[in-house]
Amino acid sequence: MGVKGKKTLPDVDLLVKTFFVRKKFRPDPQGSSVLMTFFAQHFTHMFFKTSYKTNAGATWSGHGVDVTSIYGSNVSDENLLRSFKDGKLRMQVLNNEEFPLYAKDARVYMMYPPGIPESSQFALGHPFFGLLPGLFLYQTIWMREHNRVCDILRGEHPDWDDERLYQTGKLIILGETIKIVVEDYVQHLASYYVNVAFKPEVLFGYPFQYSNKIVVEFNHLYHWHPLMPDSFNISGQQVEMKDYMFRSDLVVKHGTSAITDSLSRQRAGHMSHHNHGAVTLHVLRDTILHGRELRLQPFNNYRARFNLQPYTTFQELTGETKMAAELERLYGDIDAVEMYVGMLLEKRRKRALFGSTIVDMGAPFSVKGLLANPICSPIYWKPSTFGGDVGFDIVKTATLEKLFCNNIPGDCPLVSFRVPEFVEGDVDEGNNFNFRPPPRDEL
Ligand code: HEM
Repeated sequence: MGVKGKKTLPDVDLLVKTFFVRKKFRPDPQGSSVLMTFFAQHFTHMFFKTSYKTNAGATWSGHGVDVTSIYGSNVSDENLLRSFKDGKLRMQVLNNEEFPLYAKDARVYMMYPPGIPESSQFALGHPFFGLLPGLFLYQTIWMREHNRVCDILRGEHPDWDDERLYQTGKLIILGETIKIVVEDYVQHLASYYVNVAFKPEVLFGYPFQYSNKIVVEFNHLYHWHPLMPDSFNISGQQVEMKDYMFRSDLVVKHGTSAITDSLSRQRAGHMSHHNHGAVTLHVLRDTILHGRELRLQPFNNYRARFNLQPYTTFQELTGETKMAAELERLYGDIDAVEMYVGMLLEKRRKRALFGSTIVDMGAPFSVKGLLANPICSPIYWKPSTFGGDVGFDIVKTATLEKLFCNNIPGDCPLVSFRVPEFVEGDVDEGNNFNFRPPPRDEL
């Protein structure tokens, strides 16, 4: 910065207004569902934890996949969520289903704005997770899974005490998380024709550091707020964002089955320009400003650092001419475009949710973070870590669908990171992002 382009960076509000405000919802051309969106948010908030009050570069993260988003980020919070019986977490029955406790009954630190009724305030693993019912859904399902696993472990080891059951159950949940992230979530994001497999053994015998760091660039590139729609489908009824926020009680009222099914059938937004809904515009603005405060390198420098060809023209970056001309007017030089701005304006890579920079910068951070977890190391990747073959098998066979189906009463709903009606190319990206009519033989 300061070497190429204009002497001052573009006004942030002008950038937001020109390139990012959503005028019309632009659906994800890869058919991602909102169940996937909430998975992304729930999973990544266990390690993206900026201490905004300290500064935009400070973090309270443990720098890896540590399931703190489920159990709480310190022993004191964990203890408040534990029952101290049979290794299980404390749950309550509401509307014939098990849910986390109300915040008033397990006083972990939660961030609820004033005026939220007690019946919508729950005690969750992350202070922010009361924000959206989709996050509450994941928290509920994972807590039920922990307790289900503890029952299995107790059957295998009747002599084990609460502490041993709890800690082993937690390790199994950690293993299941990584398995599901690799084989369901990364598989979905990558859209590879081949199946991605979670096999820690492939690294055994090679020098590899089983430790991880979450860098701030990874955090910024994961600001995927355009994935969020403006309203949410609940069994066919649309609930506006403003009536959905801080409404965990909607999951209790409609039930985990109906909410899971509805989120699986609703299309997420395209992670791109002109697609930030009203409630996340301020986050976008902050992200750009934080990038400046931290003096992040320009977009093209990151491309070079990650062995990608830097763009030579604005048109090459955006794949069109209108925004390219605007960008050129504001930045003056392609090498001056900021990292996050460039990522959102970059043309989409074929069969991908994003442009190539998010994919090629994000993938190595993700793979390292997942495989460098201590449970993947030769010392821990064995049955005894997970309470024997039965526990190890739960980890090795975990899937997103099983996670939900094993923990939702009655028939299993649709559990999918992709909406069922998706067909390749069903969004007309060249024409205002309208859905294309189905091919004639399907009419
Ligand atoms: C309507 C939905 C959402 C709202 C209202 C929301 C709101 C926020 C807010 C208020 C912050 C703190 C930013 C700041 O203070 O500057 C934040 C941070 C963040 N959000 Fe979202 N968010 C939403 C959805 C998502 C989704 C779907 C993702 C995808 C993964 C995501 C990823 C992130 C990340 C990575 C951070 C940084 C967290 C940290 O470092 O502490 N958000 N979001």
